[in-house]
Amino acid sequence: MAHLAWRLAQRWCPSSLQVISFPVVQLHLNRTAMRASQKDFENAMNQVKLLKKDPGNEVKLKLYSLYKQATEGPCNMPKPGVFDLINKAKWDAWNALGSLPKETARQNYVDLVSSLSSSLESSSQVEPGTDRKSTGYETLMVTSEDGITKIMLNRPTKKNALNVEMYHEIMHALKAASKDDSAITVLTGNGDYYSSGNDLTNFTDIPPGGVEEKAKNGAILLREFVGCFIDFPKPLIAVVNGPAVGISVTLLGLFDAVYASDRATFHTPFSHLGQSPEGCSSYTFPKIMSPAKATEMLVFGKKLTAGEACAQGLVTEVFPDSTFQKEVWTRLKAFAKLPPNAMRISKEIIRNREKEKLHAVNAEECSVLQGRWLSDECMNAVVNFLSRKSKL
Ligand SMILES: CCCCCCCCCCC/C=C/C(=O)SCCNC(=O)CCNC(=O)[C@H](O)C(C)(C)COP(=O)(O)OP(=O)(O)OC[C@H]1O[C@@H](n2cnc3c(N)ncnc32)[C@H](O)[C@@H]1OP(=O)(O)O
Repeated sequence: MAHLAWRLAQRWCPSSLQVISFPVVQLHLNRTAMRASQKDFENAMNQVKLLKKDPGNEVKLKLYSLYKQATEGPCNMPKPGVFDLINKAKWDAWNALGSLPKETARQNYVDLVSSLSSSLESSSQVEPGTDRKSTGYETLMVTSEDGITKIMLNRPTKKNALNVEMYHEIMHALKAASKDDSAITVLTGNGDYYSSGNDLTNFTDIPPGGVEEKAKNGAILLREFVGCFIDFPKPLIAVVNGPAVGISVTLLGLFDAVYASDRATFHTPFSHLGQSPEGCSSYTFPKIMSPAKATEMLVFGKKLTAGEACAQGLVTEVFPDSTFQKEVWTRLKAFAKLPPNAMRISKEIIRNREKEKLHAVNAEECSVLQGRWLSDECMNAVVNFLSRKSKL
């Protein structure tokens, strides 16, 4: 399935362009004259359609705004409403160009396309093999060996952000792992991040029922998703290979052990995003680290290093990044040789008396969050990220 951002970008591309074939090299020659002709401009528009790789939202907004400025001049559209996320991001980008002359916008557009044509054709953003589908999953790599089922988040170019498909696939993989013959289950990330949390583009695909329906469905999905972690019957281990954000952090309170690279950080910027805690963290974090420390993380968005998270009890042990994988997997393979039924029963006795409480907490958190998703605070934060005005 094509990624949403790319689909959005295609919507942003001007639709009435003529297709004129024009070699890239000629664009480079024309750039030296520093005055793009109408023909250069049309060829650049055509070149955009031929790009093989998604250039990213920021670039796509830039292309859109320069195109509009070059063809229509300064922004002349009424400002879209705050819930109209896509049009608002486009409006912001165009409006930001102010009174830039049409000719300059045209030149900038041609230059930008020219630079994209050369950089995106020659460099691959994806590490070799990282897009490999191991078991029919689009967003995960799931393997089972040595008594360990490993569920690896596999959107490294998006810092393993959780899109809706990934939420569903993780639930599916957990259900399968709970029934397979492995002794333990591991969640980890591919690439430099463990996970950047909820994919903020999840907020953009508004159904006919509007944002209220979207928020309601989001809350149902989240409740079911977190429920799978609460009910998971075997030892569940997080191998936190790099920075973790949002829901990928809060869920750690439901894991049985958390091993982290010293490169990992733990960040829950819910207030910054106009949101509120989930993953049962409003209950597990105060118990794990004290109410005040939990408040620093969940309310004030304090980012912890791996060492700090270990000192607070959220992380079980920290390893130097250089030996992280080797040390952790040696240890996990030894754990996986222990009698599986004994491990399962011991987990049950540690966790079961809390289960009902955790499900109740989960339901309450999802209901509160459903309301937050409809707030201006949340909408503005999402728009700011999508239009690249802010990052964590
Ligand atoms: C009503 C709707 C309901 C929907 C369904 C909801 C389901 C349950 C929701 C559960 C609630 C969860 C809450 C959270 O998890 S809150 C945390 C959300 N995460 C963030 O705010 C992180 C945002 N990302 C960043 O700030 C930075 O990307 C980051 C610091 C993580 C990395 O910065 P860096 O400069 O190193 O890298 P880039 O920004 O260039 O990132 C590379 C590409 O990856 C894309 N990316 C990264 N993270 C996300 C993300 N969380 N959402 C969407 N996209 C993400 C980034 O855009 C880059 O993409 P491009 O190359 O295309 O530009």
